[in-house]
Formats: sequence, C-alpha cells, structure tokens
Amino acid sequence: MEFALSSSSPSLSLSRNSIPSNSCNRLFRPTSSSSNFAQSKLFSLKKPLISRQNCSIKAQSSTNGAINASEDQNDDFILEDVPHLTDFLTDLPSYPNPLKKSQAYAIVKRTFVSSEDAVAQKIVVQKDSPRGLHFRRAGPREKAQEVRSCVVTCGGLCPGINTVIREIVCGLNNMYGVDEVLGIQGGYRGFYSKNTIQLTPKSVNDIHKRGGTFLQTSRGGHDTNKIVDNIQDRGINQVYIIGGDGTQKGAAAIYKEVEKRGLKVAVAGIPKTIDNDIAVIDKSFGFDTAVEEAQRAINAAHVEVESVQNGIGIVKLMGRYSGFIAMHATLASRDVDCCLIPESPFYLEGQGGLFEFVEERLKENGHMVIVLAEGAGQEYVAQTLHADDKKDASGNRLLLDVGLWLTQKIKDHFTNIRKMDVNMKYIDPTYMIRAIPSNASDNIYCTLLAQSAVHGAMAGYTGFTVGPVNSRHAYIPISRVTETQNIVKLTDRMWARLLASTNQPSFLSCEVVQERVNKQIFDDIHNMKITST
Ligand SMILES: Nc1ncnc2c1ncn2[C@@H]1O[C@H](COP(=O)(O)OP(=O)(O)O)[C@@H](O)[C@H]1O
Ligand SMILES: O=P(O)(O)OC[C@H]1O[C@](O)(COP(=O)(O)O)[C@@H](O)[C@@H]1O
Ligand SMILES: [Mg+2]
Repeated sequence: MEFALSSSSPSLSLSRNSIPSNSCNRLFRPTSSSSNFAQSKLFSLKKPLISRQNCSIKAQSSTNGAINASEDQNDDFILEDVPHLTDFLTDLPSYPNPLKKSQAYAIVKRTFVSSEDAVAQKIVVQKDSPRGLHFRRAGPREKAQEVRSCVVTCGGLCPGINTVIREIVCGLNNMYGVDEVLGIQGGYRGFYSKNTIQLTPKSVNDIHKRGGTFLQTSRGGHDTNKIVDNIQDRGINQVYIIGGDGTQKGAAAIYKEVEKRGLKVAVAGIPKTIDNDIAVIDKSFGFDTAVEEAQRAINAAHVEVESVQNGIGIVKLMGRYSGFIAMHATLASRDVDCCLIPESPFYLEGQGGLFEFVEERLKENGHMVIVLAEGAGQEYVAQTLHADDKKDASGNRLLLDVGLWLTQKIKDHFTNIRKMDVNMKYIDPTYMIRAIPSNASDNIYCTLLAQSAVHGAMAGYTGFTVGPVNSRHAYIPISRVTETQNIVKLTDRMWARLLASTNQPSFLSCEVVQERVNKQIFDDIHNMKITST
C-alpha cells in the first residue's frame, strides 16, 4: 500500500527544475502531453543519463513546440521522458521501496533501475549516426503513501488481457503489499455507470486460463470529466488502463484532466490490440497467439482444398488497417499462395491481376489458399455494395465483409467467364482467434507489461504507456504511441520476404493501383478513424 516515488532521483529533479548554464550533455525532451513543465523547452542534463564525452548538442523547436535534434548531432542523446507526479505535486512524499525486502527481489543483483537507464528507439545505427531518441527504462525505483488502484479494459478483445489484469493485481499485492485494487467493469463507461468489483490475488488467480476480459469491455462512452470525477470520488490514485490506440488516447485525456485538477493519481497505459498496429512498441501482446491460432484455420483451408478439384480456400483474419496477422500467418504457414492486406492494393482482372494468378495456381497445383486481412480491398467492396461509411461507438469504421465479397467475385469469374468449376471454401475464424487465452510466450510478455506498469506507477510516473522497445521495456509518453498507427510497410524487407515466399504478384505494376498507392490508400489508413468519440 506504499507508493514508491522516484522523485528524489538526481537527474530527474535537476532536469525538471533547472536548466544548468554550463551543461552540455543531453537533450531532454519532456513529453508534449506533459503541459505543466515547460512543454517546449530544451532540458540538458548536467548529470548525464549515460556518461559520454565530447558531446555537442544542437536543437531546434519543431512546429508543435517539441524539441528536435538537428541533423548534424553525432553525439546527441534525446530522452523523451514521461511525466512524473512531482511535476505538478511538488511536495509529494517518498518512502523506501519495499521491494528490496521482498522475497522475490532480495537476492537480485540490481533491484532498482537506475534513473540513468534509457532504452534506444533505434537499434540499427551507423558509425556516424546520431544517438537519437530514448525512452526511460521500465522497472522498480529506489524510493513509497497509501495506494488505491483500479484496472479497466477497453476496446476489442485480445488473447492475454486476463493475464495482464491478474499480474497487475498480484504484482501490486506481492511486490508492494497493495490490497486495494478495484476492477472497473465494462470499459470506460464503467467508471460512471457500474459498480466496481474488488480484485484480489485470489479472485484473479486463474483468469489467465480464460480468453476475453474478466472485467468486460466496451467501445465508446469515454467521458473524461465523469471518469475523473469518479476517480476522485472513489479516492483512487493509480489507474491501469488496458487497451488499444483509442483507449490510450482516452488515457491521455484522463491524465491531462488529472494533472489540470492537480490530483495525485498515476495513469498507466498497457497497450493492447490483436492487430499489432500500436506505434513504437515492438509488438502487442496476443499477437503471437493470434498468428499461431490462425495456422489452424489456414491448415483447415489447405486440407479442404487439397482434397477436391480446383479447390480455392479463403481465410479471413483480423487487421482493420494493418495486415500484420495476415502477413505473419502467411509467412509461418507455407500453405498460403496469396496474402492480401489493407496496405497493399490489389486488383482482380487483367494481366497481373488476382484472377490470373488464381488460374495459374489452379493449373499448377490443383488448389490454392488465399489469406485475407479484413481491412483489405475495402474500397472495392464499398464500390460494389454501394455501402455508406458506418462507424462503431468508438469511431472506428465498420468494415464490409471482404471475404464474402472476394469469394463471390472469384466464383462468378470462373463460372461465368472462364467456364471452370471451382470449389470455394471460405473460413472466417476472426472472433475464434481473438477469444482464446494467450499462449506461453504471450503470457510471459503480459506479466512483464503488468509488472513494469506497476513499478512505473509505484515510482510516481504517470501519463505513460509501457512496452518493449527493441526488447527492453520502457515508459513511453502516451502521445508517442497514439500519434501514428503501425502499418505493414510495403517498402520494408518483411513484405518482400512474404512476396518471395508466396511468389504472388505484387499487384503494383497496374497503373490504377499505382495511382491509389500514391493518393488514396495511405490517406485512408490514416483518416479512417475519427479522433473524438
Ligand atoms: N480520441 C479518443 N479520445 C478519448 N477516448 C477515446 C478516443 N478514441 C477512442 N476512445 C475510447 O477508447 C475506448 C476504446 O477505443 P476503441 O477504438 O474501441 O478500441 P482500442 O482502444 O482497442 O483502439 C472507447 O471507450 C472509446 O470511447
Ligand atoms: O467487432 P468488434 O468487437 O468491434 O471488433 C472488431 C475489430 O476489432 C479488432 O480486433 C481491433 O480491435 P481494437 O480496436 O481493440 O484494436 C479489429 O481487428 C476488428 O476489426
Ligand atoms: Mg483501435
């Protein structure tokens, strides 16, 4: 029940309260969401986060007021820090972290993460390239008030949510002795429309074996003021928010309101999405489980089509704006002949088109399997069905069923135009994949995320999202992970590897598609989501 504050960390307090005139060592960039302490100022650390010599710093303000490092800074180091409660609560008391005395950490060589530890965003560098952007390394801090925390889960399901809930509750209890953990039920709206439940190590003991979320979830219903009123009324001072990009935007709004009201409340985001489209972090939890489960659907499709003449299997996988699940499931399977994702436009007719490729594969092998991300080809489907844009309660565009559409298109083409009999098998395992419990490696990953979030909040950090950056867990300013969404980059090697593996057409030679690539699809991907709910 003690709050371990790292406010006494020398480099941190120095950076926040003074800009030493003779210092030259580091660029310190406060997160843009951290409005209380000189958003657009450059902080250079007298006591470097990491010792280096001969450093030269050049900095310039970007249009949004953040500090950017200039081009020629070979030795520059930028820490994009997360806010800390002491930024707006100067007299926050701190206590020794009880972890040192805990059984688990008693013999660990380095129990606490040094305030000088940082995680580099870019890991592949050249000899002369700048040191670039860094995030504060996640983990327990040296230094502890009463904690009353809560956990909420928002957005779509994903394997592993229950493990994260369990590990937050157990982590708080086992490591810090916190026994006041409230479960907010049914997503953001649960803060003001439902009763809370008490979460104890006992009540969450085996929830990690189940899919879904023990706390239930919802889309929409984010009302910042009502949520923060509720946090205040219930005397909550740590909020753990598990959710995707939409949820993290909501978390940022809660953090800002908390800061505006000067409340001693730490807001910690744990990124969740099966689509793996959250920026900055290496990968989102549940993604590996999803890719593995997708293999079962692909196998089934392959078995089916292999057993008939001219069998065509179509497997639809999740991926609203990004085709990571489809791409990885295809690369893992080897039974897939063609993978279609939202980022890579395709066309059906003519030379180099999908129909031609399907016919080729049928002639060659007698069967074929297509893996399709649900967001692929949406504009074609919309054109055919003359459908209007509809949105869910969170403002996400509701997708049309590209799987059914493609199934029909291929059938029509071969039956009516090519006069060939084809045997179509369409499999849509999307919700089955999302609803399962996480596999072993995702379970471990979820544990690390939960424990890192707990250590961060216990140390007094706030307004952060936790996640692995180049395999090291870091505290990332929330705005960093919500400003863009990860998509499969067609110009990266991974997509080339997939094309090399399936030997499918890239579809990029067609003029029409080329035009779309330039103009439409990337706009679509970035504009599909409205920003407020
Ligand atoms: N821009 C935003 N500002 C505040 N809350 C948001 C925003 N976008 C989404 N939310 C809220 O976050 C929650 C989850 O968002 P959603 O997009 O459904 O899922 P995900 O978080 O997985 O992306 C919803 O309750 C929604 O109201
Ligand atoms: O039908 P639902 O539950 O709204 O969810 C469908 C969507 O959820 C997703 O799994 C993504 O969920 P998030 O928004 O939570 O990341 C998409 O792949 C899918 O389009
Ligand atoms: Mg989302």
